[in-house]
Amino acid sequence: MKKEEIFENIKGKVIVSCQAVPGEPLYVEEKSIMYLMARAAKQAGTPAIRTSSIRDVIAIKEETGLPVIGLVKVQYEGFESYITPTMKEVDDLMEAGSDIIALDCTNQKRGDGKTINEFLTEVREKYPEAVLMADISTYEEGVNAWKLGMDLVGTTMSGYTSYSSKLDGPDYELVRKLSDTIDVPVIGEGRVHSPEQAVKMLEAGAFAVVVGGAITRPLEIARRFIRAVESR
Ligand SMILES: CC(=O)N[C@H](C=O)[C@@H](O)[C@H](O)[C@H](O)COP(=O)(O)O
Repeated sequence: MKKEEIFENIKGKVIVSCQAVPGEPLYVEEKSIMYLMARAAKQAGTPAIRTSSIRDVIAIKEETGLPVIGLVKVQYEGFESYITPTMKEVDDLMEAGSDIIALDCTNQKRGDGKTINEFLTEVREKYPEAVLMADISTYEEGVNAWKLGMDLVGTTMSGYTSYSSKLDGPDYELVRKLSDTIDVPVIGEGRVHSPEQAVKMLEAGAFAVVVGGAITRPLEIARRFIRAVESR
């Protein structure tokens, strides 16, 4: 699907993130089962799915036919960034047919000696037509990613780098500041746990909202209920 068409489809909507990495209850070694989560999300009306790993990108595209925001989570030695950190993951995602590729655009340490700007420039040169989503943790990183030609900027990493603010809920302020400054879609992502918070993200200026754990991570959901009851 073309970039403009995807943007039109996701505008003002909730994109469901369906992810399970090794160690999580819904990660099954033998085969991807996340396509079932994506099936539910599609039936509920989501216009796109965000997912991690090549096998889930393939399985979810096959199941839903929806555009997919793909990423690969991998932790290399010397790297703090773990979302699509090197060209290898970008290559694999391109080959798998990922409609949008999400990649870490933070200033965290990269073990290959490259700056984030060098890496993003290389990716853009190699794939001029790719639709790239920058996962950032601060306003400065978002503006930088936009200047480097990223097509969408998501607040994914806010709260997950050592230097970004640690909030319990969504980072509305970051969405507000970024959407006031940059002219590409700002995706409100991270710790959106209720429908009301999703609405607030859009009101803060988000072009679309990504909701993950609150829909597709049963351990996280169950824990929230159990802790609330236990701390009465
Ligand atoms: C920080 C990081 O690694 N975030 C990942 C990025 O893809 C996912 O684990 C999150 O589920 C996703 O960002 C959606 O956020 P939430 O699950 O809070 O709705």
